[in-house]
Amino acid sequence: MEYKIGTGARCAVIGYGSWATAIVGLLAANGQRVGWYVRNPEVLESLRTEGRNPRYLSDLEFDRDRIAPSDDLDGVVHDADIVILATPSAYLKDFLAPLTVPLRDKFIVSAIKGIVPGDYQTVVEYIHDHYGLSYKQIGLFTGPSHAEEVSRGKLSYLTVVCTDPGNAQRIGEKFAGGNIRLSYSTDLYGIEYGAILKNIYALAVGLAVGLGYGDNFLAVLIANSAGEMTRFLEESYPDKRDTQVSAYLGDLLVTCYSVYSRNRRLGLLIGHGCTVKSALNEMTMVAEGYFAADCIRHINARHKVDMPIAETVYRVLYEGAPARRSMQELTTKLI
Ligand SMILES: NC(=O)C1=CN([C@@H]2O[C@H](COP(=O)(O)OP(=O)(O)OC[C@H]3O[C@@H](n4cnc5c(N)ncnc54)[C@H](OP(=O)(O)O)[C@@H]3O)[C@@H](O)[C@H]2O)C=CC1
Ligand SMILES: O=C(CO)COP(=O)(O)O
Repeated sequence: MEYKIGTGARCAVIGYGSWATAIVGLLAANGQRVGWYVRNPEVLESLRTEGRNPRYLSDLEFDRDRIAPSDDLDGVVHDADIVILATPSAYLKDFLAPLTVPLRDKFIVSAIKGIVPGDYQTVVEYIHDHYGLSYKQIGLFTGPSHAEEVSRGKLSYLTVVCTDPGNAQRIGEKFAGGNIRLSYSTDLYGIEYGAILKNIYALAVGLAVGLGYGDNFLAVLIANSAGEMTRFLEESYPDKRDTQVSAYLGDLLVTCYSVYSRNRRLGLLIGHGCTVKSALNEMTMVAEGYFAADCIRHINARHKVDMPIAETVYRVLYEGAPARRSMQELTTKLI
């Protein structure tokens, strides 16, 4: 089914973590009134009375006339044309469980960088299969984009991905302005999987830093990660794509070196000697790479791509392989 987003399309955001909050900030700054599904009563109350999310990016103050926070998922979705999903992938099904309003006349944008656990599907694949939506009415909002920087107005280049470039432009217009620059792509498969894989590689980098490896080795690890990502995309879904651009390589780089990266931090804690369980307990935000390491291994059983870095992360996280020895073994497989 063809789907054309209209000029006056209304947006709604599902989720109230840091990325959802930053996204609402961008949309609201562009003068739009944004529907916002917030199921946490404390967050909802604070948004309504003070215009702030007390749990995530609490410095960001919203113009209350431009946000419509609500715990009525059906109402929020009903009133929107573009529904932006911004929950961690692990909780997406849980967030969408109360939905009874059909999605067939909506355009869904995933801002999520993860796989739906249990289903072993990306968010795009999951929405397509479970809600019967055409790939023509599903898009991505992605790129190197730590919420902390986006919300503080730091220059950021983001990418909108849709099979129809006209729809991508319409979505992009909602975010453009200020310090946001936009790129466009039609590579739904490659950009979504690339964003999932980079979380696993950032975890590997965190591990290496925690174990005491230096910048020379980190450069090798990241270069090999970029190669592994490209290999996975080319072998699992060949297409004409340039994985050197920001939505693939840029996102890998920022997640590997940024102090804001949750995936890098999880790896760092384990590299410093925490058990996986205690490192996960220590995290105050979600590291998607933890779930992705298991899901990608499952998916790659089909494709059989050589992925030594993702495999190392999997063994450390899920099989109790010692981090130091695993990283040492990995060093013999890199070029
Ligand atoms: N943060 C960023 O810079 C960016 C994030 N993304 C992607 O956006 C998605 C959302 O991430 P982000 O906003 O950062 O996540 P956060 O860690 O900031 O927020 C987590 C959200 O998930 C909820 N949550 C946490 N644990 C549970 C649980 N056990 N059950 C149900 N809900 C839970 C939290 O609710 P509560 O507070 O009530 O626990 C909160 O709403 C991810 O896919 C991420 O990769 C993409 C680009 C940038
Ligand atoms: O996707 C991100 C930056 O582009 C966020 O990465 P982390 O989840 O590791 O913080």
